[in-house]
Amino acid sequence: MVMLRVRGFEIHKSYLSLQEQQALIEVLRPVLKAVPLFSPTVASGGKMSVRMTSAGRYGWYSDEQGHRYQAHHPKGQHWPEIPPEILNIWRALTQTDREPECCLVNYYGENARMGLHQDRDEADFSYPVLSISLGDDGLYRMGNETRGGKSESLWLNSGDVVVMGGEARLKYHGVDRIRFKSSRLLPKGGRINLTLRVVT
Ligand SMILES: O=C(O)CCC(=O)C(=O)O
Ligand SMILES: [Fe+2]
Repeated sequence: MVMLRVRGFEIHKSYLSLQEQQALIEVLRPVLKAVPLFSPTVASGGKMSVRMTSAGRYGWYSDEQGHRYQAHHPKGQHWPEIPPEILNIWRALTQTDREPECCLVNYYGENARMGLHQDRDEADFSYPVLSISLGDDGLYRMGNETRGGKSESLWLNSGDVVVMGGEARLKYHGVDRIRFKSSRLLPKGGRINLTLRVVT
């Protein structure tokens, strides 16, 4: 376990053991059953290649009207609670007085990617964003507070945890591609990223 700091992003390499990674997949099963993954639409009308769902009081959602947090899955059900095993990682790695209100579950299939963006749908940027990588490797790109300029990329592997706080909180970031079937954690392959955020 080693912590790298790149542009203010804290990257905890191999933070979770294989056993802990497997335990997280198990606690995610009932979540995915209750609130199945869906493909959000972006304002321009296209579908995102990443499929997603959420746990917690609020879930991240996007459609032609734009992106925002909402209290319900698109099919109407409330989001399930964030499993305690996931909350424990937030408690261990962030020094904050709040619990996360959203655990976004991103699923990247073979050709999924996430373009460079800032996380700025939350009310208070003094709280960090924490993200957990599970399954296939993902090429993570870290940029600047404004679009453009130089960026640095790094492969995130299963069990890595990134904390985006302080100077990194509003920096552009994205996932250029995944190395499909590079991990055996998910029998059908793919990458899961869990992103924890204080929303209100
Ligand atoms: O998949 C990742 O590692 C990043 C996900 C992300 O940036 C987001 O959901 O806002
Ligand atoms: Fe993000």
